[in-house]
Parts: sequence; structure tokens; C-alpha cells
Amino acid sequence: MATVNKNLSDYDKTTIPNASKFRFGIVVSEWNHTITEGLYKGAYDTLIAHGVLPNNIIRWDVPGSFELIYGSKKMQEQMVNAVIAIGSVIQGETKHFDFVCEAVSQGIKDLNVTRETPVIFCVLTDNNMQQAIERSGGKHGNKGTEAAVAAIKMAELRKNS
Ligand SMILES: Nc1c(NC[C@H](O)[C@H](O)[C@H](O)CO)[nH]c(=O)[nH]c1=O
Ligand SMILES: CC(=O)C(O)COP(=O)(O)O
Repeated sequence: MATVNKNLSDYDKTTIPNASKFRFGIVVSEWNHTITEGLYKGAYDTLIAHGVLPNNIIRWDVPGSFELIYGSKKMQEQMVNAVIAIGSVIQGETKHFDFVCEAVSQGIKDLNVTRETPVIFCVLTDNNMQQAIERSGGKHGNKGTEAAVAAIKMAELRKNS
């Protein structure tokens, strides 16, 4: 199902575990910062809505989505229950887009495969700015909200496994 058919901010609140005991790390890319700030707000507000204490949300900024890999790896070492990696990659004129998207998706996958702390992929990979706006608090909802819900669910899964 494409995002156009599913609002990213819609979820069944009754299925979300209580998150008041959890601590989360959020790593935010500065590239396309108006978009990544929208994603951060969606994630932060959702964590707070599910009982996470403000002091238990640690934010670090990194220059671009490529740096989310290293930032997330170091964040995994901060005694957090899950990490959310936030970025926005927008197609330009060259193949750079493909390399950044491939690196960040594989890099975050590798962190999930090789280490204990789940890292959630909150990276928009859009054809243009309009698509990014629509997915960071616009008409298709907010991928930051979706990511926070995933982070809570994965923190709970990790606790019980
Ligand atoms: N063009 C975008 C980038 N590019 C920057 C890289 O992510 C990286 O910071 C640089 O190559 C230095 O290592 N990053 C994004 O997040 N979004 C873009 O659209
Ligand atoms: C995602 C990118 O790499 C990017 O927006 C860079 O643009 P360009 O390919 O025109 O250099």
C-alpha cells in the first residue's frame, strides 16, 4: 500500500504499549531541515503522548542522512531502548540521491542486524520537496509519528524477548 492510501499519522492507540519507562534516542539530519524538524515534532509529540518523559528523549543532530548511520551507532551506546533516525533525501540532478539512500538504508539495516538496540528508519526519500512536505506533517500525515509508534513497539518487543 502506498502512503497516498494510508495516512502516516493514523494508528490504533489501543495497541500501543505504555512507554513511560522507556528512553529513546532521536538522531536528526540537518539536510532539508524544515522537513526533518517536522518529522522530529511528529516523533517527539507521539512519544510524549504515550507517556515518555521529556528527559528520556535524547536528541542529537548530524549534518546529513549519510551521517545518520554513525550517529545512530553512537546513540545505541547511550542506554536507550530504541533509536529513531530522521532524515529527508530529495532527488537532485545526479546519482547522489541513490548513493545516499542506499547507504543510509543499508547502514541502518546493518545496525539492526548486528546490534541489540533497534533503530527505526524515519528517512523520507522523495522525488521533490512537495512529496516531503506532504509526509512530514502534511496531507499524508507525518512519518515521524509512524516512526515513534514503531520505536515504542520495538522497545517493548526487545524487553519481552
Ligand atoms: N543531498 C542530501 C544529502 N546530502 C548530504 C549527505 O547526506 C552527507 O551529509 C554528505 O555527503 C557528507 O557526508 N543529505 C540528506 O540528508 N538529504 C539530501 O537531500
Ligand atoms: C539527494 C541528493 O543527493 C541531492 O539532492 C543532491 O543533488 P544533486 O544530485 O543535484 O547534486
